[in-house]
Amino acid sequence: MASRNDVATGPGPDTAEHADARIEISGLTKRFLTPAGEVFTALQGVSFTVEPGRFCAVVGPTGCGKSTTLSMVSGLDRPSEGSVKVGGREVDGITEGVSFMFQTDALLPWKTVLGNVLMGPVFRGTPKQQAQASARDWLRRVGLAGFEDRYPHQLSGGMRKRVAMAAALINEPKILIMDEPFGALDVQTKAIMSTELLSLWEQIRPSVIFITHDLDEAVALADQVVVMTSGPGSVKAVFDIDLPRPRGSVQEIRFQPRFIELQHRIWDTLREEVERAYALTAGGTE
Ligand SMILES: Nc1ncnc2c1ncn2[C@@H]1O[C@H](COP(=O)(O)OP(=O)(O)OP(=O)(O)O)[C@@H](O)[C@H]1O
Repeated sequence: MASRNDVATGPGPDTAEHADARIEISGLTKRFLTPAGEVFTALQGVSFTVEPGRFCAVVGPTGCGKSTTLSMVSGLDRPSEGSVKVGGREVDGITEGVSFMFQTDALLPWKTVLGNVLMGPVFRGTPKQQAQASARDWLRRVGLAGFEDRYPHQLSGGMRKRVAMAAALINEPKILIMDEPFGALDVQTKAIMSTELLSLWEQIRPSVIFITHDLDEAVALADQVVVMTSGPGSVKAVFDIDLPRPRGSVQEIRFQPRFIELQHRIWDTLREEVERAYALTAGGTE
């Protein structure tokens, strides 16, 4: 059986071997009880599928339920109705083979860079020496060779993201869940990190769900962009992004005529929802 490093580089290697990385979200509805005891519907009937090895970006107005959707894909929370299936099996707890990256760094401040990156393999029972070699290799891949002994507070924001990326990818996850991972970075660092993410993703090809508020970032990275409605969140449209891969520099893709065309089409769909959400939170009427 091929290792995950042998995965083909074309989009969506949809073979039986990779079927365990298919994410099927069907009729997902989530209700919360507010502190006042009222039922609040955050998500209503969300359905979309991420085929194995595909990169799916989710965009939508603030508060539409993007993070809530992710918490159910990862098994951290349970749906009120509907289901999430990974590889055909309903998610009912923390899912094996899933790695995460969030806007805030999930690095342990008391561990070195190397210590942070090798935690995943050690946790999964890899012998320490092997885990260290693998962590050093991943730190080299993310451009941090020579920084193994630093602590997170001694790194820049971009470098901490690189450590987080190495820590997420060293596990060679079948699914990578990312919630605005580069949201706190300056524009230039964000573009560099996005390009690096794409090139690393192309080596491992996990199925990705990537939440962002940045539509340019969504189009530049993804094979499909899911547009959500304002709350309660549902799927308004799914766009296929047919820009060729490998995409190369995220900065340069933005000048391609096809990129601009797709960006405009998706923004036409998204704008109405963003305006509606803004009107609601600003106390206006629909
Ligand atoms: N545990 C909870 N209890 C009550 N309401 C919640 C809870 N978690 C989330 N919500 C509500 O559900 C809605 C969706 O929240 P969520 O964080 O998923 O949105 P989002 O699209 O990720 O937002 P943003 O883009 O601002 O990060 C919000 O109105 C939020 O207040």
